[in-house]
Amino acid sequence: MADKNVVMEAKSFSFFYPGAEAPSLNKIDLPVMENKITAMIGPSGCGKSTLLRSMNRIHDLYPGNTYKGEINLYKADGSKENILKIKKENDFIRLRQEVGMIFQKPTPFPMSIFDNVAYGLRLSGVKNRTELADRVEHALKGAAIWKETKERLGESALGMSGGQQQRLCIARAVALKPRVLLFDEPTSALDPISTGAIEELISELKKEISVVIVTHNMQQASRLSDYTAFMYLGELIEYDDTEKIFLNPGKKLTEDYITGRFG
Ligand SMILES: Nc1ncnc2c1ncn2[C@@H]1O[C@H](COP(=O)(O)OP(=O)(O)OP(=O)(O)O)[C@@H](O)[C@H]1O
Repeated sequence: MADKNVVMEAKSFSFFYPGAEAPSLNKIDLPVMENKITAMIGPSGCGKSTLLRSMNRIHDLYPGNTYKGEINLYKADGSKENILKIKKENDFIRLRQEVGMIFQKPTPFPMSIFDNVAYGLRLSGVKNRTELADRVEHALKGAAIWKETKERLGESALGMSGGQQQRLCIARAVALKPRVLLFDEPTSALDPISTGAIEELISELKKEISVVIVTHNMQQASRLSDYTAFMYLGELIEYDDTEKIFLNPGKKLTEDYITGRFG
């Protein structure tokens, strides 16, 4: 059994896109610590998104990929599930409730603000109207967007600003009470003020949720994360406390990257 502070863990995980000769990820070992923020950094094409997407099997939406190794999700009772073994539709739905994903561009559904958040709840079997309304309110509060939305819950989510839409997407994920939330460059399409609000929100979320974030923004990784993984050409070069990675990296490649010598 893993250390009880580990909530997810990639073990010797390799990933091949169809037709590719070399793996896009080569034997990655990476823990995700509970109630902490783990940042994944590295130059374009090093495999950050592929690894992130593998953590809730989003990559399965594109057929033909192959992979080896394990990605384990540890349960509260200490048991573990290798999520790479999941095959049944219901288990995928459960996995994506437990391990949610926020994308670079906000992806609100073309429906009301309320229904955006209620969508996943209904899918997971919540039918009672009072319970739905309570959980939608709680999630919108949790994503720090309740004040802006409480008078307009019936309006289309598409009328919101980009930053508001991103917080709505976070509320939609939070409503399902995930254990892990995966963020794929969640602020790269946002202005600095919205970016600050999302960063603050992510810091708050870690009280209840473990977070993995892919970012190209070195300041964001150093401000926000507790642990940082530096990847290069499909390899995990270095993983450590964020402070160590940024102040005293163990590998020259890491140092060259964070000091902007390549990237
Ligand atoms: N659908 C795909 N089919 C084939 N190869 C792919 C596919 N998606 C990504 N790759 C390749 O896999 C490798 C890793 O890509 P990935 O998108 O995970 O990197 P990344 O570090 O997230 O990059 P970026 O920072 O630019 O988003 C790259 O060599 C890329 O060209």
